Amino acid sequence: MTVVHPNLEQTEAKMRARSVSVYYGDKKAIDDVSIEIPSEFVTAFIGPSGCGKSTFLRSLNRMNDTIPSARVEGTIELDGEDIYGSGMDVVQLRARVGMVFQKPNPFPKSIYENIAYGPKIHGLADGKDDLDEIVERSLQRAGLWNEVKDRLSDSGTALSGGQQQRLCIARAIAVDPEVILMDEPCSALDPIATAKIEELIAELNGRYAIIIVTHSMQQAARVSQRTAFFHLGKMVEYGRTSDIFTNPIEERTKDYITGRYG
Ligand SMILES: Nc1ncnc2c1ncn2[C@@H]1O[C@H](COP(=O)(O)OP(=O)(O)OP(=O)(O)O)[C@@H](O)[C@H]1O
Repeated sequence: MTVVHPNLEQTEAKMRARSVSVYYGDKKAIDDVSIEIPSEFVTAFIGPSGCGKSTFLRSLNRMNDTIPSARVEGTIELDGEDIYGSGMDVVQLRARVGMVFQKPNPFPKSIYENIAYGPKIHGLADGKDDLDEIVERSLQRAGLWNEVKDRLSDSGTALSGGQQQRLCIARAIAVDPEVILMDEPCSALDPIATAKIEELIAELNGRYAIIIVTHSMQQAARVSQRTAFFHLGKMVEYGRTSDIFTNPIEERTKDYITGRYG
């Protein structure tokens, strides 16, 4: 059972997981996790290595479908709709619930094409001018426009690591997502690039529901308003970030945030 902090105010849930377990073959990596993800906050998933944070994150946009041995039990809803239901179009789902990975992974295409690709395949642009506007707006929102506006035809892979990660965030934004999942988005970045991504998360907060997996408790404390602590496949404790870090209820959470393991 997850301990949910009693003073957590009710907010509108963008996503809702109920009794979710995830298996790789016979191995249970996530055990009976239930959580409501609010629409207007950043939620951080923290916990020691191997506790299942990434596995659970990937179940929220069916990224685990790409792993043959992976199996999800329980229900996960987006705006009340079962994302594992037969009516769910997975391509649409992954546009609505975008993802940013640990290692920036721009397409080996131009900066422009990296952003334009999604809106094109999803039919979101009404002609070239509209597409140009989406590209500019997405890069602006991702805080990258000024750095790349004169080199849109350069390859996305020629950018610095931090710029590539902002490009990947711009790419996720371009298809107008409702939720953005970030799996340790700063782990391959230096402190300055990390600070820029954290500033960007603060700017995007409120516009999208954001979930970030992070190994850094400082980062979770800086960027999130809600924190869930995972341990050995279970979600141990969930609450306001300030409460999780200053008034943890469970011993395992206390041990983790005081650095006793992890
Ligand atoms: N593709 C896979 N096939 C089999 N087992 C996997 C796979 N991916 C993850 N696991 C196992 O599932 C468990 C949870 O892994 P997961 O990567 O979700 O944890 P995590 O908390 O995100 O770890 P980290 O912080 O180190 O990234 C681990 O025991 C891991 O070995």
